Amino acid sequence: MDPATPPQPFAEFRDVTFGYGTRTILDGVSFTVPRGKVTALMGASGGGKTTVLRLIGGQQRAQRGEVLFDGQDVGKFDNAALYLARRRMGMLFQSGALFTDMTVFDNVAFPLREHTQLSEALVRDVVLMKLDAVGLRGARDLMPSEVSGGMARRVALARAIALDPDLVMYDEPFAGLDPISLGTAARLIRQLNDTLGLTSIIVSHDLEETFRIADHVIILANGSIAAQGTPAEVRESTDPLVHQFVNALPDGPVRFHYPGVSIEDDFGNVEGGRS
Ligand SMILES: Nc1ncnc2c1ncn2[C@@H]1O[C@H](COP(=O)(O)OP(=O)(O)OP(=O)(O)O)[C@@H](O)[C@H]1O
Repeated sequence: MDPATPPQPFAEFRDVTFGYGTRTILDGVSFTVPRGKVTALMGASGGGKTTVLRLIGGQQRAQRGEVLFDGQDVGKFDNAALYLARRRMGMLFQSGALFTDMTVFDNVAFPLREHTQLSEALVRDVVLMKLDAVGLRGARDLMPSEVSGGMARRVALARAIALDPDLVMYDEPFAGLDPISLGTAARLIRQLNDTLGLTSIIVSHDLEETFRIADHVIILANGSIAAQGTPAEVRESTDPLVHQFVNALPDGPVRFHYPGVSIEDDFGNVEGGRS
């Protein structure tokens, strides 16, 4: 390949429209997920970030436009193609808790035993390698109830990479973690991306930590892309909505007050305004 030609994006949305029922969630959205990079998908709650992951995973299909996974339109996949594509994706959902009745080892072994014909000796080697990558080889025999929240997240991470995926999607990987565990998880996501040659997508509300490790940031708002670029480019965006978001301002295009009747209608005209 010509070194001047940027590699094909690993995933791409081309003019994608999607809604649940009559409610449009994504309205003509286009963006790229660069190959080999960490992409952060951010935006206000309910903006459709998890829906984007579900469209890439083929759990939902676009109503218009194309969702490309490694150059192929996920919307056109039959079940066999979808199965193969999903084998190339690791997913770590906030709710994707560990199986509580299995050891750490068996949790990581689970996808290998389900989806491969590997012998138990090979399963053991792969599990220990994955646990080593997240620093928990020594915790293999513990039960989930015996590990901290941060460790449990790392076990889930080892499980997400058990099948050597090309793409790992993290939905709120930092939720509920203390600052030290959060920093560890973030660095680990970055490090695994680089050492294993992955492409990573992180949905997160933790702006500082996410901007620190991301190469590419996409901000979704009101069904559209409000900004995309490097963390520095997004920080400098003059779009009022992006400005409100990256500076965590309570009021801006996204209103603090839920729409309703005016304050005068509720309380009458009070001298001196709101007080
Ligand atoms: N299966 C579904 N059926 C109907 N509506 C849904 C479904 N899943 C999600 N929604 C709605 O679609 C909107 C987008 O949801 P989504 O979970 O993608 O947003 P999000 O940006 O990930 O939100 P958050 O940051 O709060 O997790 C929300 O208003 C949600 O209530």
